[in-house]
Amino acid sequence: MKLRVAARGSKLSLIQVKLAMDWFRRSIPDLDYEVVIVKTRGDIHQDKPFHMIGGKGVFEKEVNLAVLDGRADVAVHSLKDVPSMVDPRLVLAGVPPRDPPYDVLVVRDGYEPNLEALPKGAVVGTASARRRAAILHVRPDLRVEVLRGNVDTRLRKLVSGMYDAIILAEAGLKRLWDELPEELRSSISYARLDPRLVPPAPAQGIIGVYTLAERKDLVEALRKASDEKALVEARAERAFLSVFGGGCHVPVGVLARLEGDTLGLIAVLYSQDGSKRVEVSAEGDASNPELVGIQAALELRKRAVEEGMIA
Ligand SMILES: NCc1[nH]cc(CCC(=O)O)c1CC(=O)O
Repeated sequence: MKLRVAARGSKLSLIQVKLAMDWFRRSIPDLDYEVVIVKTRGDIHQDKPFHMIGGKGVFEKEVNLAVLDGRADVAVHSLKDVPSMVDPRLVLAGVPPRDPPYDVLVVRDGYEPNLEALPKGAVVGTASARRRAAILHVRPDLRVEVLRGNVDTRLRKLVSGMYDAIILAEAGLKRLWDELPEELRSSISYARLDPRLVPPAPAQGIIGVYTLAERKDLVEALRKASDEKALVEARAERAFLSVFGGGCHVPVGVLARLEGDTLGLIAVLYSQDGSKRVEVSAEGDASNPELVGIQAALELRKRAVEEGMIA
């Protein structure tokens, strides 16, 4: 079986294609592939704010289009960048095992990768409302400044001194690590952030492979070859996202963990400035992950209204 795989041309995206295809090849031995690079408007206008190029999800829509119009058989995404609603002709068919779902604090030489230890007024780069509110919650004195671009671009901006620290997904950093120049690697250090303090974005660390629902054989082959745990966690977190709402300007995060047959989930919402925080948790059966995500979303809405955080 030869698949045409649509993906963005960024280094991280191409590494993710290889990771996903190497995984699926373990149970689909005759799997072969070629990459169809989709140059999205988001990649071309890297320094423009999201809303000027069509909002969050702009990258993913254009990559999915390649599948919809027959240029490719599947699309490979960082699942956390895929909006909760995708074209109904597409399905999430394949999911390799999840990489660490956590965020990390990355610092340049001379700093300790520890939120508490950053000097007063240190400059922290992130473009995410979730990450911004979470760190302001514990360190309201920090100066959070906008940081965009691919992961390697962000690291370069850190090392150049524009920021003292930045926040990234551990999964992206880990996948890219071996490709980074040694001088970049040796001038940074990083440490994991507590997910109850900085809750991950829905499906962070998970790679998602989408295809046309009507291609039953392909859907079934990818489903069978998928990592069950990652798929269950993805379904719970994405159900949470679709009910609670999200997007890059809502300071909310969620993390589901499947242990045995028990699916546990926590979700955290911050006010924009980080001064208020509400947390809910839910637990349920792995056989119905959506239920756990939806329950948590409804509960978090209720709590947020009680706290005067949303109307
Ligand atoms: N928003 C960009 C993005 N999309 C996916 C990842 C990392 C890989 C992943 O979480 O699966 C990143 C980088 C980051 O947020 O630091």
